[in-house]
Amino acid sequence: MKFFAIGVGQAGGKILDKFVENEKLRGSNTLRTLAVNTARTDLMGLKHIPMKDRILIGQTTVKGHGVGTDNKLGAKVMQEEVETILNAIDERGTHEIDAFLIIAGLGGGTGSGGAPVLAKYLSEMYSEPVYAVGVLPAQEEGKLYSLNAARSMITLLKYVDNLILVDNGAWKFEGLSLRESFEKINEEIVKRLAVLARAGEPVEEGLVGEMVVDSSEVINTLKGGGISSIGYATLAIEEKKSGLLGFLRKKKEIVDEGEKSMKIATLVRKAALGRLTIPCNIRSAERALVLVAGPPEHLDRKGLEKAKLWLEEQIAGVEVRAGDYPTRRTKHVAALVVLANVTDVPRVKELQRLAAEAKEEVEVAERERIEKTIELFDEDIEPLL
Ligand SMILES: Nc1nc2c(ncn2[C@@H]2O[C@H](COP(=O)(O)OP(=O)(O)OP(=O)(O)O)[C@@H](O)[C@H]2O)c(=O)[nH]1
Repeated sequence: MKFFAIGVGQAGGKILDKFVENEKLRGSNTLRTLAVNTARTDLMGLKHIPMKDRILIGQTTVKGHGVGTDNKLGAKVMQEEVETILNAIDERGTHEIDAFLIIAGLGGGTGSGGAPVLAKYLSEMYSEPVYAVGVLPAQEEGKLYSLNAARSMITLLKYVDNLILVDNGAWKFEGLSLRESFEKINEEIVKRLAVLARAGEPVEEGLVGEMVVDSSEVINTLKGGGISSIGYATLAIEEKKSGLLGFLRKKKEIVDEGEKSMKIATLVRKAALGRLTIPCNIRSAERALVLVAGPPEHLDRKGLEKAKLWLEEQIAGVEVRAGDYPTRRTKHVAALVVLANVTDVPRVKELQRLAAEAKEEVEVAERERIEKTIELFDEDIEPLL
């Protein structure tokens, strides 16, 4: 799956930077990238995205200092300079890409306001699907972040083919503050995106995928313009022993074929029922996609088929696609489960409620401020001008 990935704002840029690092380590160079921001320092802080792929917007308005959590300003700046970004995309070429992937934090200003504007233009101009990875603010970040995220989400859903959500609140690591958790959360997001990017990618020389998932199957899973959540689980692989112990283990492995298939099925189940990028009711998913990646001798077709049947029973719809990706560049077997177009997502509902409250409070405060300022100057004095 060849993505043209665009990170907007600080969170978007940092997640994309990690994604680029990860792909480099894998020796893959299929990812095309752009980091877009209104804050110069955020762009300078990136380590892996090439300098030529970093675009500073809004220089005349905010002078490289960011939009200060004002997502209406973020949207305005993007609207004014979207041509620059579209030209940059055009220069890099889109003929080989399978989809656009916009990554942004939805609680701030630049990403929250800019991502929907960019999604609108990309969806109008290109036939490739446009996906967004939207990071939701944690509750502790306050009502302004909730209002921003709610507004951004509702706008994004008008234009994207799918919105993959990640809830910072659900992912805060124990013993760490939210800020301290960012690095780890970003790693978790990238692990999932990296497996998704393997779909349809040619396998390493000498390896054959038993059940290949093509990029068109990812596209068919994600179509429809809904919200998706991703589950992920890994299993560490025991090192191979040589000598007599190795021989005995090899014999045991042959007997344990059934166990292998059970392991894969259990791993997929763990991914679907464990921590999702955004907690949701699995039974409300319209479709699902399972991807298992790992060394070929640890992959198992029967296990995958078993997992697929199980998942069909769990979700609301009947479409479950499943496949594997053999690779020797890992000491783990990883299972990815994409729950597509989920409709029972409590955090999204809660964000709407908090946003409505915040909107009401802002309006009341503004009315009171106007009335009280008028009262403050109610003596009959003429202004100078
Ligand atoms: N997961 C994750 N979330 C982040 C990270 N950095 C910021 N956030 C979240 O993203 C939201 C703020 O968005 P930012 O990306 O920092 O803001 P921005 O889009 O650059 O907009 P401005 O700073 O207002 O110009 C908050 O909800 C943060 O919790 C990160 O590295 N990882």
